Amino acid sequence: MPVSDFSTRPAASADGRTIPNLLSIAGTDPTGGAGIQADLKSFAAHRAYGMCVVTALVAQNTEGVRDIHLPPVEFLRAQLDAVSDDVAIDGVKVGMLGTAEIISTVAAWWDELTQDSGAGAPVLVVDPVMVATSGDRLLHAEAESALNGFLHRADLITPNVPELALLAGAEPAATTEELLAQAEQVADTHHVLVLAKGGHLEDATVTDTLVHPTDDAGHRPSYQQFESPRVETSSTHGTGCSVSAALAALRARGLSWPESVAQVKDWMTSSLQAAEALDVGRGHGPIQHFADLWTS
Ligand SMILES: Nc1ncnc2c1ncn2[C@@H]1O[C@H](COP(=O)(O)OP(=O)(O)OP(=O)(O)O)[C@@H](O)[C@H]1O
Ligand SMILES: Cc1ncc(CO)c(N)n1
Repeated sequence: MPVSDFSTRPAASADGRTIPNLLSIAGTDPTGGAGIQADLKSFAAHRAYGMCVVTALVAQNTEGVRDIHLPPVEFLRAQLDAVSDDVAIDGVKVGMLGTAEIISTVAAWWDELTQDSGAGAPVLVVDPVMVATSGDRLLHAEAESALNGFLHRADLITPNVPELALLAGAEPAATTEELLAQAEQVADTHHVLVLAKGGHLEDATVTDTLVHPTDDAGHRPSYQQFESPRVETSSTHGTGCSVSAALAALRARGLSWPESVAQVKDWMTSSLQAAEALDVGRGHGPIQHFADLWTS
């Protein structure tokens, strides 16, 4: 899909499905707040059928990461093939990849899946997961260049402040202006649409910005900024995972990127506000994915 395409894409219903099939390729969080577990809740909250392929088993909780187990990449490939040999996939969200070997396995599968599909390829949202909220690394440092080589496949990437800095080879941005300069650089390097997330800046308003790469004529479509009030809460574990999965689901349902981001921002605000009703763990707790559904 051309990154400058602001229009709606054909909804999954175009070929008979009213509920799109969404696949998360990511690591696990046994406490349910981040990774695969968050993605499945996020798909469900956005009226999509959720599926998942596990890249890494992560022994983590709301306080931090304890250990990581990586299944052999042959088994990763077997999981990917088991899904795509059987199910028509409308959207994919890629999260934690962990190593260069995992990245090349997912890339080879994706390239085979999409080689003849053109505009009919599934939506691909890549959340370039590198470091958890707790500060623990989720991508080997030596795999950063492999991740850079993967990004051009995406329709949208959703880096947070530290991830964008690593992708741009710069210090973490302290202001929205610095964040946007890094996002422009990354968008142009990989020719990909970037959602630069401002959750880690300290402003009272949290601003996420869609930054387009320059087109062949050297023109960059103007930014689209999405603001929401900062919710005062420590329950921010898995916000990034949940947002990227939600965006993949809404885009697969036929919304444009700006419509998808606007809707997801509103949902995230209510999910953060409703998180205080949960009592999960002693660290950074999860959001409440179903605040708008559980009305009684
Ligand atoms: N305190 C907050 N109040 C309102 N919105 C927030 C807050 N924190 C994050 N968000 C929103 O949540 C989304 C994720 O933002 P953030 O930059 O924190 O991602 P992240 O660091 O990748 O998340 P994760 O905690 O999963 O690593 C963005 O859409 C952001 O605007
Ligand atoms: C598996 C996994 N993916 C992403 C994050 C980032 O929130 C996390 N903590 N764990």
